Amino acid sequence: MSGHAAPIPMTARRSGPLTGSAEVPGDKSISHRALILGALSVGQTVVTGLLEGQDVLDTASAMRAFGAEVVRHGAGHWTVQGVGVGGFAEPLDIIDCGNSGTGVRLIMGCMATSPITATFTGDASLRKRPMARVTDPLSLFGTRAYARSGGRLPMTVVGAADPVPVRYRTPVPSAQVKSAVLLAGLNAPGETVVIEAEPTRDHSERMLKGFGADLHVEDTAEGRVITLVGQPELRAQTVAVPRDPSSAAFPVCAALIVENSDISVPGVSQNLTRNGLYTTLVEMGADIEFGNPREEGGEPVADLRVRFSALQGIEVPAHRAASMIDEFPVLSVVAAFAEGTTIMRGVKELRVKESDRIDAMARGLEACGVRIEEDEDTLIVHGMGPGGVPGGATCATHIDHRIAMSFLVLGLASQRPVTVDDGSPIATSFPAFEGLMAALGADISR
Ligand SMILES: O=C(O)C1=C[C@@H](OP(=O)(O)O)[C@@H](O)[C@H](O)C1
Ligand SMILES: C=C(OP(=O)(O)O)C(=O)O
Repeated sequence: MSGHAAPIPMTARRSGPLTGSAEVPGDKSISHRALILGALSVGQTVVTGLLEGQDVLDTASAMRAFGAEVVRHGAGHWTVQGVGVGGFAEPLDIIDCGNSGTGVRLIMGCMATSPITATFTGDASLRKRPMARVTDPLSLFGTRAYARSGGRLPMTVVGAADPVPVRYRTPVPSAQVKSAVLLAGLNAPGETVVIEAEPTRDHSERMLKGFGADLHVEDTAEGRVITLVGQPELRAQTVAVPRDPSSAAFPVCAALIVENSDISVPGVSQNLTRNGLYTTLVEMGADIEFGNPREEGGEPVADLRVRFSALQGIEVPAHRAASMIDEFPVLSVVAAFAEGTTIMRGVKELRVKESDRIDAMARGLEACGVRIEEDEDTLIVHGMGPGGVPGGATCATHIDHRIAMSFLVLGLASQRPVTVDDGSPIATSFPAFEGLMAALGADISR
């Protein structure tokens, strides 16, 4: 939803150790895709563990607007009666994707090769984000887009009546761009090919295969080559959504920096295209056990046990950035409590998320007494050691859930409390955040 409710300031304070079990919600990326692929399938898809954050609820509303029957039966339990590839109806009203880049970009992709027109908008954050990265490749299929200047929302997309398949090399490492092209390719005859220099999250590929698409992936000298044969009949599936490693990052990082903490976080996805934060934390000296590795919902998962740890700053290589792109804000908080310097390279995509996350983290960390350095593509945090961060500031969150949660995690371990000016965006990805953190013993108040 694009209307932004009244801001909700929130304050985090030091408390005793964090203990207990943190059952984080379903994966946001997989939840969007379960609804979208369900809508593009023939038959009834059943989803369990769906993330009921606002981003995903907005995608559910959009799928209804395109003609799918999307029904909630209970917590996380949803069904989608699909219309099949090429079966989308023209929406009668504007599609409002709220705060969600994933929602709007994937939905543009899946309507782009149908002979229908749709107008998209979003909240003040989404209306600032670049959409040409998606509409440029979609134009190769024959799709037309009429945007506000700078390729911003609101935007009207006119689907190609007679689409041609596309071969496209993504110019930025982005699973959203890759996925938009693959979803558009579903309704184009022949082979659509996407080449990505650096692999990004692969949920679309895994799930498209699971729904019966003819798709194969090859790692070559020019990068990862994904080939999809258009106009399949996708078949409805049962999707058990695994828990979100990006949401798990908040209790995990809090436990690492709040003295004497010891928590467990069960069933967290360990997909290699998503687990860069966990690799990085272990390299920093984090005490994390990865127990009971298994497969759930087509994804590798493990039960995590996380204890307060003495951490060392490290250099995070640029090639790892895509596998932890949403976790850099909270990593920069953890880095402030490490000994020594943490250098995060290859992070310029953070500048076009819900906010400019390099700038938002840099300004807030400075306000909390942490020394940082930044350039266009790099963030450097000078660690102050366990207990060494002064805090005592109010940090601006810029309608960005991850910035809000990151500074609240910081306030749980800093010398003085930390306030965020607006915690309401947390509901886009992690509505249970406050309750879950309180159950671990965290002191976060409104
Ligand atoms: O495809 C997805 O589900 C996502 C891809 C990433 O964005 P980019 O593709 O823009 O990097 C990520 O930041 C976002 O939270 C979810
Ligand atoms: C970048 C994010 O999401 P989106 O691009 O879907 O808005 C995020 O959840 O951190």
